[in-house]
Formats: sequence, structure tokens, C-alpha cells
Amino acid sequence: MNYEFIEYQDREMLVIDLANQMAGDLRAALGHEDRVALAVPGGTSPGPVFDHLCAVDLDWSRVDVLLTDERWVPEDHPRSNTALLRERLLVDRAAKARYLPLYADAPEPEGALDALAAPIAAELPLAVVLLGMGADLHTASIFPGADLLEEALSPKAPILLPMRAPGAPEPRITLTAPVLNGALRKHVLIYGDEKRAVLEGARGKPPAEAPINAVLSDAVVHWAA
Ligand SMILES: O=C1O[C@H](COP(=O)(O)O)[C@@H](O)[C@H](O)[C@H]1O
Repeated sequence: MNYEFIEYQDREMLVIDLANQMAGDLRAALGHEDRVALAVPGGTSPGPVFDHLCAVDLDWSRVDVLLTDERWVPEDHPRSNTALLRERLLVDRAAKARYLPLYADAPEPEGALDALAAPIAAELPLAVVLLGMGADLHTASIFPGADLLEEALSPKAPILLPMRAPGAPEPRITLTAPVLNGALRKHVLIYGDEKRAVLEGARGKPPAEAPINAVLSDAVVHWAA
């Protein structure tokens, strides 16, 4: 698998360097596009990166921000990725960005898929994507053992799919592998020895077993203990 692996001295150095790299990628993309799209993960890892990125000086009014995936819970739920984004990325200078939601007030993701995908379709390809990874090797909400795993990995996948998986306590909605791979720049954020070991142990495994392998080609993996 052809990816770059950057090991940082500590998490603070990682956060600063990653936010700077993403800002540089966005500035470069804004140099030749009217609007650019940035997709970011939720979960526990990216908050400090958002804290730095939201303050960088770039033309945020021309940036569309979206999540790589969302848990199907309302925004006031503690597990809402949207809430994290609103609190830590769509603030400061980045408050001028346009947010493309991955959640709507419907009982199940299936009821909102088309309406959520339409504004995203107009902004593809993604300019920059930041991905997280779970210790089970899921990325975005493409989980091993998920009901629509094969569909999400297919080159013919739609933009968004609902996802239910043994490792996910609620239904999910996720950008699919071809949309993530269409990004001009891909960054992956990983903390800790456990995740590094599982990533290395997954080398050569098919994406159906190790979904992270579906998006690693030409990505930059940023790691700190
Ligand atoms: O559930 C999710 O998990 C992954 C990994 O999150 P982390 O807490 O282990 O950093 C995240 O990338 C994804 O966006 C999120 O919905």
C-alpha cells in the first residue's frame, strides 16, 4: 500500500503540522477553484486539529465543510459528530465556511439520503479529506462486518450510504470509498500504539477485512503516541 507515514514527537506537534498542511492544501485548491470541499471525521481524535484549523487565514467563505460520516443521532446527542464540528471547526475564521450536513431529522438515514447527497454532489471532488481510524480498522463509517460494506467499497458506490455494523451502537451515514478516494489530498489521523499496530498488521489485507486499506493509497498518515 503506497502511503506516507509521518511519526511525530508528540500530539501537539502533530496537531500543528497537520492543521498547517491542511490549510496549505486548501489554499492551493482555492488558487484554481471557485469553491473547495473539505471533509473531516468525527470521533475523539480530531478536536485539537479543528481548534487550530478554524483560526487559519484563508478564504473560508469559499470552503464547503462536511463530515466523512455521521452517527444517526440528533445534534444535541453527546455522540453527534455534527455537534463537534459546530463547536470546534465552524468557529473563528472558519465560521464563514458553508456546512453541508450529513444528518436530517428523519427516523432512519434512508429517509434523508437523497436530500443530503444532492448538495454534496455539486461540490465533488473533495479537495481535502481528513480521516480517522478505529481500532477495528473502520474509517469514516465503513466498518468491517457492516451490512452495506461491499456496496460502500464498490467503485460504483453512490455518494452516501447508510451503514449498520456490530461495532457501531447506532445507524450511521457515510461517504463511500470512491468519494473519499476522489479527494485531491487525503490525510489520516491516528493516535496511540494500539492503532499503529493494527494498521501495520492490516498491511495486505483486503478492504472488506480492513476498510482503512480502501483509502490509504497516496494518503499521508499522521501518527503520534
Ligand atoms: O465513529 C467514528 O470513529 C472514527 C474513529 O474515531 P476515534 O474516536 O477513534 O478517533 C471516526 O473517524 C469517525 O468519523 C467516527 O464517526
